[in-house]
Amino acid sequence: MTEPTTPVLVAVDGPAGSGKSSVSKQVARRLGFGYLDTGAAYRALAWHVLAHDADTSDAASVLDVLGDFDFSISLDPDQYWVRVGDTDVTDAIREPRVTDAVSGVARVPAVRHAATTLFRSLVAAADRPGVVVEGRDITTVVAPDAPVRVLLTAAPDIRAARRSAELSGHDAGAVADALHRRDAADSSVVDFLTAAPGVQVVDSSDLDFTQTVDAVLDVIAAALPPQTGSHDGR
Ligand SMILES: Nc1ncnc2c1ncn2[C@@H]1O[C@H](COP(=O)(O)OP(=O)(O)OP(=O)(O)O)[C@@H](O)[C@H]1O
Ligand SMILES: Nc1ccn([C@@H]2O[C@H](COP(=O)(O)O)[C@@H](O)[C@H]2O)c(=O)n1
Repeated sequence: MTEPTTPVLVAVDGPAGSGKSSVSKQVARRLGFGYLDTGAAYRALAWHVLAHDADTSDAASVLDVLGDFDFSISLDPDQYWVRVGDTDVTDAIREPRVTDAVSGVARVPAVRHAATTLFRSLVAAADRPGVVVEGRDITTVVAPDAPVRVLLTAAPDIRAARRSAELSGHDAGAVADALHRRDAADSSVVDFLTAAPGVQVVDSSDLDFTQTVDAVLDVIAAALPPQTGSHDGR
């Protein structure tokens, strides 16, 4: 009988719109790994605080509702969902009102501590050979000892243009302002704009989506033994 092994953790950080979610999800598919969207947990908590009509910028109000925050998330990159209690919030947590509020809840130290513990336990319980975990502090706080750590970047104007292309009907300038405002708020709490020692930078400014996925897979292939995962070679 073989002992169950701890899943390999691939840590991916980066600023808003750098491609963390889309690229990490595709990398996970290609390797047969799980995919953990840590931003979804902070977004779901912001949604939960708003559902209580509480103030997301007030730490005491956030902590008041943290006690009954019943969060669950799928690690299957092909069946992605996020729930709070019985409510599916997969789409709701992407609404601008949640995006605008999320940095407020993410700056509360007790929230970050609880989130870090949750992320580590989700990875440990995953039924896959590895998990691609993406966020802002994965390479530095959640999994500083991960065998693969990547900072995924792209020039600010390119990230804003990609986000704007997703949000048809929204003013491009306002979308860019919101994205840069969120980066400024978030980077005052954790540094995801510069690579920590040992973290590999993948700059996708001049890469298309497929090239970016391949660049991350190359970093993983260089760091992990070849039998890890089921890289389909596409
Ligand atoms: N290399 C690339 N070339 C072109 N478009 C890309 C590339 N990488 C990602 N994209 C697109 O950019 C957009 C933003 O990507 P994504 O949502 O994955 O970013 P993110 O870093 O997870 O953002 P956020 O932190 O705001 O959730 C998506 O439409 C995605 O398809
Ligand atoms: N490790 C993380 C991940 C996310 N955050 C906060 O959540 C927000 C939403 O993240 P997305 O990746 O879904 O855009 C983000 O703006 C941060 O406030 C975090 O603090 N740490």
